[in-house]
Amino acid sequence: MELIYFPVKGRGEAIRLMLLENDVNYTETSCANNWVSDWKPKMAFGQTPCLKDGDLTLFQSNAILRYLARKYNMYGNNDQEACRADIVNDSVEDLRCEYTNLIYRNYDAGKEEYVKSLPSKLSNFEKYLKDKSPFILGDHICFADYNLFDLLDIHLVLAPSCLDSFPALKALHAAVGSRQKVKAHKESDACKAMPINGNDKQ
Ligand SMILES: N[C@@H](CCC(=O)N[C@@H](CS(=O)(=O)O)C(=O)NCC(=O)O)C(=O)O
Repeated sequence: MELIYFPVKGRGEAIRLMLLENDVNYTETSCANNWVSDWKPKMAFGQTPCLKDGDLTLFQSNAILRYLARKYNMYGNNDQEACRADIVNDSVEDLRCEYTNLIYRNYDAGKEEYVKSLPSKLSNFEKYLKDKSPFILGDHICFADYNLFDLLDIHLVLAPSCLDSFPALKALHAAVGSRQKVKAHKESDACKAMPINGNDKQ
């Protein structure tokens, strides 16, 4: 497989974690050089990440996550579990969009207000997840866990105490983060050197 993305964690990190966890032999290509002239026109919707798997070319980060989930049996054991995973993943997307807007459009003026409003947003996840642990589906991991893990991880950089009042979220973050391949990746020099976002904000 080939992941084409910018050299940032961003919307690529959850995809990288799923590829690593499933021992997928993949290469990563940076589209940072000549993005507008060389790469953007090749992207169906003018944006990246893009994942190539043989003859299949995928766009949209959440479509890529769901493709990998179906391919590697990480979409729950039944329709009810798949629906729960979808609900959480779409909620992750909502907060990720708010985060991305802060980072790229309103960081200096908006950070204080964003951090102040964060508990009310995280409490929704906490309430929805607290009856199953440590993962979204209980004792087995699914694609949405990696996306939620990454979302929590980047918010811990922005607001280090943001999970202090949310034991279920703290447990999920620890459960995903302590998995051998995830831990090795997060501790790698390459991961540590990779910025979260494409500007100097985090
Ligand atoms: N809905 C898309 C959004 C993708 C997106 O916003 N990509 C950004 C890069 S990043 O924000 O994910 O890091 C991009 O291609 N930006 C370049 C451009 O829009 O020209 C997805 O989920 O993949």
